[in-house]
Amino acid sequence: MVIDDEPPAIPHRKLAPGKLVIASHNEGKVREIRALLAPYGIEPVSAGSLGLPEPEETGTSFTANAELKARAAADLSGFVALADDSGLCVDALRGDPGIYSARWAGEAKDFAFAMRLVNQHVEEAGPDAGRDAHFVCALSLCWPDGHVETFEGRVDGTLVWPPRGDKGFGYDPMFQPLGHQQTFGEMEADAKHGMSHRADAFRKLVAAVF
Ligand SMILES: O=P(O)(O)OP(=O)(O)OP(=O)(O)OC[C@H]1O[C@@H](n2cnc3c(O)ncnc32)[C@H](O)[C@@H]1O
Ligand SMILES: [Mg+2]
Repeated sequence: MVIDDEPPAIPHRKLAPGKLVIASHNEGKVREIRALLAPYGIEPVSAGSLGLPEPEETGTSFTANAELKARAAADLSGFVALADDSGLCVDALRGDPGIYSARWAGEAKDFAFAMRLVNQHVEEAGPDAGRDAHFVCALSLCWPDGHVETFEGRVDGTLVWPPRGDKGFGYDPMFQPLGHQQTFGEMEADAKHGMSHRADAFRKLVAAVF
């Protein structure tokens, strides 16, 4: 008898065509997620257009926050929901702003201010601390029955100062991905989608559920 030590594979839930709620209130993210979903024949609707509230992000990890946002939107809408929790992690700041990336921009969502704050802290950390950083993105899909699947992506890069470019959103103008001369703020959307943390997570999601 052959004994198979491999645990049985857990069958992944396949995503059927139909409505899907993008559980984000960030216009920039919603735009990028729509573009990533475009080839797959599903109808994305945003949480904002359904009037869904923004849940409080009480998790202590990207995954926990993505799952909490997806769960809230699936519960309230009755559709499959896709949430994104993401952020900029700076080595010199031991991973900050990380899951607090949105909060560093304050109530006014002022990312010019948030970028200055990040740069100021990096300069205070001194030249030896370096300017390495990465973006992380956790994408969670939640079905109305509560089943959740989460996928994490990452892109490594360097922080530049002053910020460059007015494309993208958030911290894009100060983030230059490794091996490239342009910041995410200077790149066309398609170029960012070829290498971003969000695209990396999305590739894993596609492999599992499409
Ligand atoms: O929670 P939702 O409603 O999705 O929207 P949010 O803006 O609050 O999103 P997060 O809680 O995930 O916070 C992540 C922040 O990190 C920043 N961020 C994430 N992905 C980014 C990207 O691709 N480019 C630039 N900044 C990004 C951006 O400023 C976000 O506000
Ligand atoms: Mg948020």
